[in-house]
Amino acid sequence: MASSISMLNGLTNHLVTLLRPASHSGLIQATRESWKTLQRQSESQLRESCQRTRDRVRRLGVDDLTAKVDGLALMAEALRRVRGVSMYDVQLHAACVLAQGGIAEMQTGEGKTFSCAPPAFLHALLGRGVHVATTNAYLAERDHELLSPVFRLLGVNASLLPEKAGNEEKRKAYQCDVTYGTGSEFGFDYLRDQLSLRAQTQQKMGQSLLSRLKGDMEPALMQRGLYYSIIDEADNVMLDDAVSPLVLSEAGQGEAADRLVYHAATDAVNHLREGRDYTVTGTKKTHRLTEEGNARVQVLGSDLPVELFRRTWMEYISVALRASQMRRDVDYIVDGQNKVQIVDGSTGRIFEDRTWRDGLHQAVESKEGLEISNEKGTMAQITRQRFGRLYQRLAGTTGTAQGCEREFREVYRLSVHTIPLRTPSQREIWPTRSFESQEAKWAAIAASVADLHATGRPVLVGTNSIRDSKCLAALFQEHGIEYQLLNGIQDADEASIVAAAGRYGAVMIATSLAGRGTDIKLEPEVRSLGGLHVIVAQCNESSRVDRQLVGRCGRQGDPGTAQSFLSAQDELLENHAPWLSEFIKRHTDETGECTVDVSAQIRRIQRLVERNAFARRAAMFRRDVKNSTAN
Ligand SMILES: Nc1ncnc2c1ncn2[C@@H]1O[C@H](COP(=O)(O)OP(=O)(O)OP(=O)(O)O)[C@@H](O)[C@H]1O
Repeated sequence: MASSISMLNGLTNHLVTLLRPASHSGLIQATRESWKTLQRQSESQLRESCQRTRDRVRRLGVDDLTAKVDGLALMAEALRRVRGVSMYDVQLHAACVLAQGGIAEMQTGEGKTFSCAPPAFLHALLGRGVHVATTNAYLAERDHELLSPVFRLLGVNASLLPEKAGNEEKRKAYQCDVTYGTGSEFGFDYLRDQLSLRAQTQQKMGQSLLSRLKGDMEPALMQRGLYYSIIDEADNVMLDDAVSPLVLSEAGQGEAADRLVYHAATDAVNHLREGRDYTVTGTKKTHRLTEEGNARVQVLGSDLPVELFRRTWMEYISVALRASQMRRDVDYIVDGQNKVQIVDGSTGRIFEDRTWRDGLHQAVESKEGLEISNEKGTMAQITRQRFGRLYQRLAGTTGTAQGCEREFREVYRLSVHTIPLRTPSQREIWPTRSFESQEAKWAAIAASVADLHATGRPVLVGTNSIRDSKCLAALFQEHGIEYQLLNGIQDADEASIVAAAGRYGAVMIATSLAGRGTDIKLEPEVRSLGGLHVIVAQCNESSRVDRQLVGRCGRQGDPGTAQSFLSAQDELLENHAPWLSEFIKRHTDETGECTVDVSAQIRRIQRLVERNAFARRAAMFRRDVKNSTAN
């Protein structure tokens, strides 16, 4: 037994010297050789190899080449034994990039989930805790369930970070070698720990000293520090979500004392007319009251008891105007308990427990005729960019990093490495179809789904709002097409709906919920029919959202097709390119379909919008860094 282990070490050392695996290809080759040796080992020999690698990592660090090669190979072998998968070279390549801290861009469906495991294992050997973050709780739970038995074989424990749990339960999760969770939750727990620390330092020195002398423990923090994090769906977690900071609010109980003022402001805004009383400008839809509008709202607010006001009357008017533009079932929903819940624009998920700030949430409640909740106060906040940079080593993977290289480099100090495709893709992209109106577009989508459905091919239709998903669902019902709906407001189990989406004859309508990270498995007979067909029911502001949705088909060399549908009334065009809307309307046939291919223009508009979004995120990050150094 001992000879096999020392043989492993001897061989790896030799290979490391021979191959000088500074390059990824050298490292992949050395990992493969080490892995071959491990395949001959018994379970107890494997455990001994683990112990040797652990010792080496603790002595020489994770960047020692022999430790790295053996660490990655051990996980590859555990995956083979527990999950029956043999890691491909492209996955080992991604694992090498992640191990040294970088962004591995690996096409959708190429197997990023398994690629994250070897670098997580290698860093876990140091005993300082590894965080594997992803975009939502469903994916975190799925990955934890899939990989924790694999880690266990190698003597490493993995946990799932519970979202609605007490500090003790969370602390236990962080005590494990590897912790799976959502990117946001890791950040919120960091803020919670910062609050505990702040409270601790605010205690009078004498009091603290006395407590220590008495042997009282200081309040324990949940996290063990921020050592190494691998972020799956990195562009979503690190870029899209980074448009808003992580904010920890104190709970506001009961009804707001200034509810009458909110109601009055909603009433006042209902009396205003766009153009006469206010104008709406820019893509961010900023409202500006005209002189006439200003005079009108001043009169409407003059009778209110001044002691009720928490802010000026004009500020109440301003949030009421913004609330009037927010869309139910797009920007928010009203749930079964008559609560306003925010919808995450980029994933279609419902943000439970989150509220808009500065009175906007209350203004939306007033607009919907609901009870006005008490405003929550901000206790701590941090931008996701600054939080990410607090990790000693950060790595990420995604299928859609292209176009974001500069942001990853400048904000997170990470370079993007493109991993080649394992086998040529069989995915076919059909020409984009554009229409003069939403109605014409919906009708064409329904007709296309009906045709494909008749052949038995499964179809996934991705919309970008709950409202659109409901609208399509109603249309499918009219056409007698059986469908599954996945839009975040139904109670059905997400995993089982997704699992059924690749079956013969399945039709699924989903918001961006199913557009990222979800693995749709095909039934064998579906392959010969051409695989899954994906319909992108509008062009999103970010082309990455479209690409992720398209990436649900044609995975792992499977056949698959995808097609985008857009209308002159889509938000992207109305907000950013009204000239293109007009162009489409002028070039339609009798069915309302545009006869000119506008996909190149769409791509250009998306690039422009993405550049503007980057500029906004960069400005927010700079402000946060400035404030944090000033404090
Ligand atoms: N080495 C392998 N051998 C066999 N099957 C594999 C291997 N690696 C991954 N797979 C399978 O390929 C499919 C896609 O994997 P996975 O969901 O990890 O891809 P992904 O790159 O994360 O996709 P996305 O970009 O959509 O998140 C899964 O069904 C997975 O089980």
